[in-house]
Amino acid sequence: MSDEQGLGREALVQARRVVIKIGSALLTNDGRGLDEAAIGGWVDQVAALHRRGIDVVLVSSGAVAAGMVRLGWQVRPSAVHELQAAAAVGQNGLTQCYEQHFSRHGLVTAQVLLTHDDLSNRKRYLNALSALRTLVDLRVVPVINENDTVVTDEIRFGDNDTLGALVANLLEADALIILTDQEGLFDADPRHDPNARLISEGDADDPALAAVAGGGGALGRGGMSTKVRAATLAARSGAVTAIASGRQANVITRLVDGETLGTLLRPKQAPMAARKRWLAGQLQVRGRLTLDAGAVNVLRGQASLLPVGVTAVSGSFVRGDMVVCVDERGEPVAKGLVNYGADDARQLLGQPSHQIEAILGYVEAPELIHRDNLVVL
Ligand SMILES: Nc1ncnc2c1ncn2[C@@H]1O[C@H](COP(=O)(O)OP(=O)(O)O)[C@@H](O)[C@H]1O
Ligand SMILES: N[C@@H](CCC(=O)OP(=O)(O)O)C(=O)O
Repeated sequence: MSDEQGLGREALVQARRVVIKIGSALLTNDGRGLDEAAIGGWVDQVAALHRRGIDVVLVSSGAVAAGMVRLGWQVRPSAVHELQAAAAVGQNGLTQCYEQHFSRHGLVTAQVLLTHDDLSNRKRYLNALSALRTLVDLRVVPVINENDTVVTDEIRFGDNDTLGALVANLLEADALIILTDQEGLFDADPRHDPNARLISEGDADDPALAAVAGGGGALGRGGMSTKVRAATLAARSGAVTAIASGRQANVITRLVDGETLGTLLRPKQAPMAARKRWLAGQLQVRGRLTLDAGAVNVLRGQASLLPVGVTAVSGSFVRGDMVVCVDERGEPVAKGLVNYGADDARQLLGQPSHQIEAILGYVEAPELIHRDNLVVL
């Protein structure tokens, strides 16, 4: 497949890493507490994917809605401090519920609460990335939600669709599956228009789709408009997005088996090209590493950059910043997110990785730039 061709449903079949977002409208059965039986059903499907060797990361809403029920509140509050309180109460039940169901399959879960800042601040971005990557490598199922208790208005994601897309970018997932209370994206809001028709497939950044996507119900908030926007964001790193009803039997396993269900929103570019462009376009370059000839060759062979191959460091950068790697003549070779700040990197010049702890007193990672965070130019 060429870089410019869109990816269709086969992208779901081939997916090795999937982010699944489950919305409030669905999880809470229209406000009647957490729908634990339904959660059990999705967990069974996630476990089935896991057994096939697919990495699954869940983004689950429901904390505010579950907390409202526990607190006896009928109406979703608008005051941030009340939303925070409800989320703190509800997140407990949500975590317990997932943990219980996953343990039936012998699977371990991890609760990960993120804020927008965690993904926009470079250092925290890299921290979130390495923690999540480690969890996934350990075959743990991360269950992510927004950290509602500490966020304030201006740093809220505002909806978990966006969070799902940012996590798909972060982990370079192949697919984002958004489960909601409708069969997919319709050409008008089916709650208000009985003649609305399901859109089976489209391009993630087609403005016509954004135009038909409306707002959400009382429990969820983003509606279809944030789902279509999430698909656009996910497409930046090459992920395909499926929007489908979580109430359809075996919806997750059927989607990854390639069945035509829900709405599929394709990225324009094949994943590798999109991911590289996304990473390269992310940030301003904050520093420069000069590599010896051996390190240049290793990088071109898609390996990580170790301190031993670096001969000079310039600029002032912190862990998580983008740096450019140049060869001995100063020609750019690669760009990547660096694991150590400039001062530490200077101390590590030419050193073997097993010396890092003796030199710095700690080890963040054995490599200066991990190959997953590296784009060869
Ligand atoms: N074009 C559309 N197609 C389908 N649903 C739509 C559309 N426009 C708006 N909606 C609304 O979006 C809602 C789903 O979004 P939301 O309530 O935020 O759920 P969730 O909690 O799953 O994110 C649907 O119930 C529907 O009323
Ligand atoms: N973090 C919030 C989720 C916000 C929300 O409702 O999102 P969504 O399900 O996308 O409409 C919660 O757990 O209640």
